[in-house]
Amino acid sequence: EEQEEDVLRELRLFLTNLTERLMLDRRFKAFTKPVDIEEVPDYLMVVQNPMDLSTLLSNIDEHKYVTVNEFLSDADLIWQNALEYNPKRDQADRHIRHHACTLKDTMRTIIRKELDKDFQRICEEIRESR
Ligand SMILES: Cc1noc(C)c1-c1cc(NS(=O)(=O)c2ccccc2)cc(C(=O)O)c1
Repeated sequence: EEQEEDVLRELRLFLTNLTERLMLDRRFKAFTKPVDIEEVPDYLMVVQNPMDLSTLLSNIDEHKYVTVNEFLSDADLIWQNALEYNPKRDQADRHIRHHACTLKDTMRTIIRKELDKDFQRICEEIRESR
């Protein structure tokens, strides 16, 4: 009902603000758009579920996420894919793995500090009721 739509609207605003802040961080530039398959031809042979920050924004606008955990399932793909595709000990792989780990920590820290636990519970109850 209307109250539920108010809650989900607030969740979309929080997730949009979080994602846009990550997109502005130059450490996460490589994660802002889908990996370019013309530049990285073997990418889809290694990574089954590509994800990036711009796709997260589109998913939010399409009302894909009813809970923070559903958002995190997709958002975690970004850094998990980067660790999987860039495992070598060389500087280039270490560089992108470091940014991937920073992305993971930054997302979770912002959520823990800025999202009310009771609000998250209300979103989960809406998901369970549908
Ligand atoms: C993400 C990701 N996962 O594996 C890799 C590898 C990356 C990744 C993706 C991008 N962006 S891109 O796919 O459009 C591109 C790749 C190669 C040349 C020019 C552009 C950039 C970088 C980077 O290190 O700058 C790394």
